[in-house]
Amino acid sequence: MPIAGKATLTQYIIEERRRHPGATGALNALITDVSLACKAISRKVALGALGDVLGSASTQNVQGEEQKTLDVLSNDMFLRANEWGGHVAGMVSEEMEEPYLPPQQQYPRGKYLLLFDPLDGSSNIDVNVAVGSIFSILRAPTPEADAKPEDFLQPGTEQVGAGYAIYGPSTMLVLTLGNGTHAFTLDPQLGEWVLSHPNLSIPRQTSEFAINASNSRFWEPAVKRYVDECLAGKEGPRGIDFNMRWIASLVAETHRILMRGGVFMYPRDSKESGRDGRLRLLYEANPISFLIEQAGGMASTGRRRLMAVEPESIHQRIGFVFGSSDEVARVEAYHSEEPQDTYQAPLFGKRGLFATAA
Ligand SMILES: O=P(O)(O)OC[C@H]1O[C@](O)(COP(=O)(O)O)[C@@H](O)[C@@H]1O
Ligand SMILES: [Mg+2]
Ligand SMILES: [Mg+2]
Repeated sequence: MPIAGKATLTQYIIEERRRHPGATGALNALITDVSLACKAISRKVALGALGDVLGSASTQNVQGEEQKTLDVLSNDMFLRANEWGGHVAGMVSEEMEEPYLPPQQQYPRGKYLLLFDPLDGSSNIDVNVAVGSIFSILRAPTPEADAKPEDFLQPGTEQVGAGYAIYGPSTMLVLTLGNGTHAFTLDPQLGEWVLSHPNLSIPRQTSEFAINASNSRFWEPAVKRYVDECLAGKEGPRGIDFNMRWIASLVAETHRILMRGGVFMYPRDSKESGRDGRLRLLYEANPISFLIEQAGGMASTGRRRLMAVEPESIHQRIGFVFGSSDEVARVEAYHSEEPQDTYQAPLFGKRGLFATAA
């Protein structure tokens, strides 16, 4: 029975499957498993201090970042919810150095690869700001066999599905299977995801941008030019006033842009040696790009389509600019106008390994 005339997630994915007569139902089952993990994480996040889950786990992930207790718990929930169904040939997580292969004796191998950031924006957990989980689904090159690390190195254009859950005032799941971007709100009483925002559409134009301005001294000239012009407002070359937001939670920023437009930038910069951006290509930038493009927006490295990038390693980072298409195109245009040699690769930058005293 539809709830208040709206479809549930289960009904939506069954309808989607009808469009693919050869489909076995494995993708639907995988999405159900992912959405179960998200429900479980949502319960933990909602309990906050009462759930004894805040604070640090006193460990570091592969990227040298401090792991929060909830990072570790959420990772475990994703692994447990998605291994038993037998729909994955392997998983990649922000919190694990190597791909995870479910124990062979217990669980069969499936035909999909699941890549995820189990808890995004974790610096916000202790201050009770919206956090989320992000996931990307690829086809396993060798179905029903152990996934190899290189199997995960597919460009974003190969994704069959992507989405995120946001744990905010309400819990929502935002999903694309390549046929539009749709948002489902969790009815906590029924435990059902209800299709509350079908066919999201990002306006082409916006006057709202999001960037961590504390990094401005490390930006490339094109990014600096773009932001300076926004800040100049009505009196500047753009002739309009801009608003600015920075939540420091990629999922929350994406959600705002899907709901009302805007542009988000975490560009390549020269802040840290050997780091080509802050966000991770395979389980942050690619799935968000798929959702944004399916909602009519643009997602870019700052220079070119992000989903066309051929990945080199599973935890690779990348510059990321996405949102309302007119603004993203403008950032790309500013980069293309720059002489090629203006970018100081982090290795040789002011704070880089081989920095020279100026
Ligand atoms: O600390 P900064 O520079 O504001 O960066 C914030 C960014 O880092 C992230 O928190 C990275 O994600 P994780 O919390 O999963 O490591 C993004 O959600 C957010 O956009
Ligand atoms: Mg993240
Ligand atoms: Mg994370």
